[in-house]
Amino acid sequence: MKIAILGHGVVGRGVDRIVTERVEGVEVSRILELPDRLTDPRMTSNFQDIVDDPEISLVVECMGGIEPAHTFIMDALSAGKSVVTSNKAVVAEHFGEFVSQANFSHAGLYIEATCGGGIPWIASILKARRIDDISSISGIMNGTTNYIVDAMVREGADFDVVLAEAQRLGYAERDPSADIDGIDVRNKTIIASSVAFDTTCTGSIPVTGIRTLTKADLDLFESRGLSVKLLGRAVQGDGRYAAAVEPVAVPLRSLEANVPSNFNLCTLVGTTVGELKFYGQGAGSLPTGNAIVQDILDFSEGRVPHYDIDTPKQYDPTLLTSDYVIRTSSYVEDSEPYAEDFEFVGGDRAFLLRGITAEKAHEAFVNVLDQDPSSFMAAIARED
Ligand SMILES: NC(=O)C1=CN([C@@H]2O[C@H](COP(=O)(O)OP(=O)(O)OC[C@H]3O[C@@H](n4cnc5c(N)ncnc54)[C@H](OP(=O)(O)O)[C@@H]3O)[C@@H](O)[C@H]2O)C=CC1
Ligand SMILES: N[C@@H](CC=O)C(=O)O
Repeated sequence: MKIAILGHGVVGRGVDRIVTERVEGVEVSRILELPDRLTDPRMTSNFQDIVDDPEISLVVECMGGIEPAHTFIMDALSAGKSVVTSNKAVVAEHFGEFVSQANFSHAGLYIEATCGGGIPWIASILKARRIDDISSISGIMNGTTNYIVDAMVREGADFDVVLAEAQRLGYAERDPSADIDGIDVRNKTIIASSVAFDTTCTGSIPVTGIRTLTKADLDLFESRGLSVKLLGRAVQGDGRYAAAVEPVAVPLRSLEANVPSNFNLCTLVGTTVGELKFYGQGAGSLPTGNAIVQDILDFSEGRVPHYDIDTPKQYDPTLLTSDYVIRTSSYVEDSEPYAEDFEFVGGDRAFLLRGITAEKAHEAFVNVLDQDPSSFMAAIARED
């Protein structure tokens, strides 16, 4: 079987290596790269060479970005070629369009590598859905930010230094603000919850990242038995759903608090299975390459994933409420003190907002950031 890879970067090279070294019967016959990067005889900078090649039945997109990835995926599907992609940004924005075109063309759309790196997270959601309704999905779904927080907690490392290391290791997005501002987790949360809830989830959800997290914030939460993790969360019930991405203060003894390095931990709750957790490397060349090669093998064995994402469901932010802590030098309306005994450098104080939606918390935090751009906010996880 001949396949093409679009983009020979961190992920594309991982796929090429795994296929070449470990998979018989699959050949990477063409690679799309930019004109100044044609370093291998299989490479072309003309996508038409790939889409017009009748021997290529599967296109693996790992260029990233929205365009031209969106156009290339649509063109490949329209030409009856199946597509595997690791590009969560383009899938989060165009999931419904890709699914319709894939169904129309009798082609397969494979998206395992868009969420959770090497973890079979989408496959597990699809499997759980065969029996159960899924009431929630949540988790640590970004390797870069987990790597940063883990190094800050364990070594007191400086945010910018660890971010640079995550970039060097190939974990971070091309623009790492997508990681630290929560956009990457938003994309993964939209994709995973759309698959879990049988609907096309909206992209307009509250998103707060960890850009302003400091060691003092981590120390404050640790003194109260908590650690901070960037979580994507989505819940549904009675034809409605809500989702949010935000730093969450989780109990130190929880599994989430103990996830190290670039690892992810994804959780679903199903009607009969209850809580299920999936753990593994969430970023990196070979773990992500592995997820893509699993998709390639599914395609070669005739397994085509089926996504039901057409059920109309209403977005209802009241389904997702928490207590929130905001650390700032500014004033937070309708709040109470959280940590009068804790001394922050620069006279910051920590305020508690009780039982509000993620949407309201995000609104309050945006106002606070206007006054003090170094402010930080985290939800406090409910103890089960
Ligand atoms: N890195 C990771 O751990 C993971 C990444 N992903 C996703 O996988 C995708 C790829 O990520 P990653 O490999 O890290 O990114 P890289 O930037 O390392 O690789 C992208 C490659 O695609 C090439 N490229 C970009 N645009 C074009 C184009 N128009 N035509 C031809 N080639 C192009 C780039 O060339 P050039 O460098 O010259 O611009 C580069 O070689 C992204 O969507 C990312 O979100 C998903 C899971 C994990
Ligand atoms: N930048 C992403 C890459 C994988 O999706 C991450 O750090 O998780």
